Amino acid sequence: MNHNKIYEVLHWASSFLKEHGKEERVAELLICHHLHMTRAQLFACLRDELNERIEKAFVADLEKHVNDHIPVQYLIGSEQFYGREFIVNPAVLIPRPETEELVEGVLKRINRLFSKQEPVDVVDVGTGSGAIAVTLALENRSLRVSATDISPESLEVAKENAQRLGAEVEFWCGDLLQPLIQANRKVDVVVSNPPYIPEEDIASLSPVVKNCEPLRALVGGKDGLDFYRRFMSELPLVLKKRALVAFEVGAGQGKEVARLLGQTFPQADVDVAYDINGKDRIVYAEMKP
Ligand SMILES: C[S@@+](CC[C@H](N)C(=O)[O-])C[C@H]1O[C@@H](n2cnc3c(N)ncnc32)[C@H](O)[C@@H]1O
Repeated sequence: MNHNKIYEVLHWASSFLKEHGKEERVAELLICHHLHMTRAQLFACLRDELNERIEKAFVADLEKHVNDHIPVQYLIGSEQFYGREFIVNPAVLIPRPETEELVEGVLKRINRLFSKQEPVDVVDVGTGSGAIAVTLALENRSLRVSATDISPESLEVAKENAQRLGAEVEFWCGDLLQPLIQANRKVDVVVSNPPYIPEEDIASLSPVVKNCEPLRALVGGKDGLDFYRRFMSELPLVLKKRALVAFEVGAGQGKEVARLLGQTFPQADVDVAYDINGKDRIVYAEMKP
C-alpha cells in the first residue's frame, strides 16, 4: 500500500493551517512531536513514507488546534523557557518569552544587591508550570528557592518540571504569600507574574488563550490590579530589610504598580522596565536597610 510521504503531509498541513488563519510552523512542531524527532532529523527524512497511524494522530491534533483552538504547546505537552523544556498541560499557563526578561532582570539584580557569602531566599508567587522558580534555581545554584500557587494541579506540573530538570525548589500550596506568612518565613526576594488581565479584556483575547488557558492564571479583577494591591499588605510580613520585589505587569500598569510599591515601601528604589515596543513589562523595587 502506498502511504503519503512526510513532505506531502506537511505541505497539506501548512496550507490547512494557513487557510484557517493559524501559524504554519505548527505543522512542523506537531509532526516532530508525533515522530519523536528533532527538526533536523525531520528534514533528513522528508521523502520517507508516513506511517498511517501517525498520520491519523497528527491530523487529529491539527484539527483540535484549528477547530477547538487548543494551543500547540498543550498538544505536544511542552514549551521552551530560558533554553529548557518545561512540561505544560491545561492546568498551567504556557510560559511566555516576556517572562524570560523577568528572570534575567531578577538574576542580575540579585548579583548586584546581595553579597555572595549570604544565602538568598527567593519566592516565586503563582508559579504555574514552575518556569520562573525552576529557572532561577538552575541559573543560580546558591539561591534557596520556594514557590507558591493556589492550584494543586499547577503545583503538580511545577514539581514535575523541577524534578525532571534537577532543580531544588520548595513548593507551597496557598493564597499568595499566606503559606510563608503562616510558617513565619522571611525572604530576600519576591518575584511574581500574577494574573493581571482586566476582566473586561478577557472577551477580546484570542480564543487560543481565553478558551484554553486557566482563567485563574489570567484575570486580575476589574482593572487587572487586584493581585498587586493584595500583595501590598502581605509583602511587609515576609520581606527582610534588604530585599527585592519584581513583578511582571501588563501594558499600562507599570505606573500604578510602581506607585503602590513606593507607597508601601517609601525607602525603596522603584523602577519600571519597558519592552522593545515601549510597553511596561516589569516593576522592580529594591529595599536597602
Ligand atoms: C499569569 S500565571 C503565571 C504562571 C507562571 N509563573 C508563569 O510566569 O508562566 C499566574 C499564576 O498565579 C496562580 N494564582 C492565581 N491566584 C493565585 C493566588 N491567589 N495565590 C497564588 N497563586 C495564584 C495561578 O494558578 C497561575 O499559576
